[in-house]
Amino acid sequence: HVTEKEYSTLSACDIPPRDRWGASFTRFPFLPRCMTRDETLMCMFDDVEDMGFLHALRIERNTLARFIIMVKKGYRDVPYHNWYHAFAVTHFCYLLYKNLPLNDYLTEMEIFALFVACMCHDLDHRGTNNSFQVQSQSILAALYSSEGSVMEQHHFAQAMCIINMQGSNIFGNLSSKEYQQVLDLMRDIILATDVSHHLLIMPELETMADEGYRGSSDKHHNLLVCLLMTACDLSDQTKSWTSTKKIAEQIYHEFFSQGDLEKAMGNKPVDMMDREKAFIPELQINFLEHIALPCYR
Ligand SMILES: Cc1nc2ccc(C(=O)NCC(C)C)cc2n2c(-c3cc(OC(C)(C)C)ccc3Cl)nnc12
Ligand SMILES: [Mg+2]
Ligand SMILES: [Zn+2]
Repeated sequence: HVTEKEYSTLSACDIPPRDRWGASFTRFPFLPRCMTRDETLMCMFDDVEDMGFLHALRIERNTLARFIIMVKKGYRDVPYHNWYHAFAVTHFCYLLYKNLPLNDYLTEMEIFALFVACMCHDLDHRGTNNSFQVQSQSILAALYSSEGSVMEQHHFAQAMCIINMQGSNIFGNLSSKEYQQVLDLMRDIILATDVSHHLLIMPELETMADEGYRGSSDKHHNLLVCLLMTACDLSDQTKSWTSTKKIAEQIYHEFFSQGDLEKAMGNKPVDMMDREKAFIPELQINFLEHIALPCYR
């Protein structure tokens, strides 16, 4: 639940968003991770307001406030996949909206679903990946391993829990058709954050990039929102070197902790998760070369 104190800090301020954070706030070099935890809540609120979603989707301010606070509570204190990751990813989505003509390519509903999916896409992450769920026979694997994308199905389920909570359903004033549409979009987008899904669609993304985007194609709309989701998920790699390096350290802190757990369970971790074997510079060059750069290119 949301305490009155939490909620009042969020909806009290009445400075117009543009003036609160300064001009750099809407530019790609902006570092969302330099904000305090309280500021992230207000910033997230301002992003939604500035994109005009409060009016367009008839969202009541206090419903949005409670939704943002519940989403923040839904993240665990793990080295990388914590609230600050969700915040940084979501702010980059706002930057895409402010700096690119997204409306020329996507519907209002797709852009909003992408933004909310960014907020929720790693909810309740435990700092371990899908293969660890199956290996360790976790509860989540028991629930979801038959369909694959174990963690991503859980992130989506957690988002639905928050949406179905009294007072935080930001989709509450949508028509039943729009409601179903936005939930379907969120599910597709959150499931698309599984690395193996991204690897699967990379050839199709390249073909779409070569042939040119067709706004009349539902497939192209789907591919584009998945690509933009990945661009947001990896956006720490687009910032200053100091910030980028610090985030890579957080990621390997998580990876190596998983590797330690796997060794303790008598299983051999992959090199990237084995602190005895991983050579981070080489791993990072490979990741940037084969995943991050193609995405932004
Ligand atoms: C700086 C940085 N290095 C990384 C190095 C390796 C890997 C990794 O998973 N390698 C194994 C694969 C290729 C079989 C991920 C890395 N990574 C991510 C990330 C991205 C994710 O999914 C999308 C966005 C769809 C790619 C999911 C989880 C994570 Cl942690 N975010 N930043 C990073
Ligand atoms: Mg994820
Ligand atoms: Zn993520």
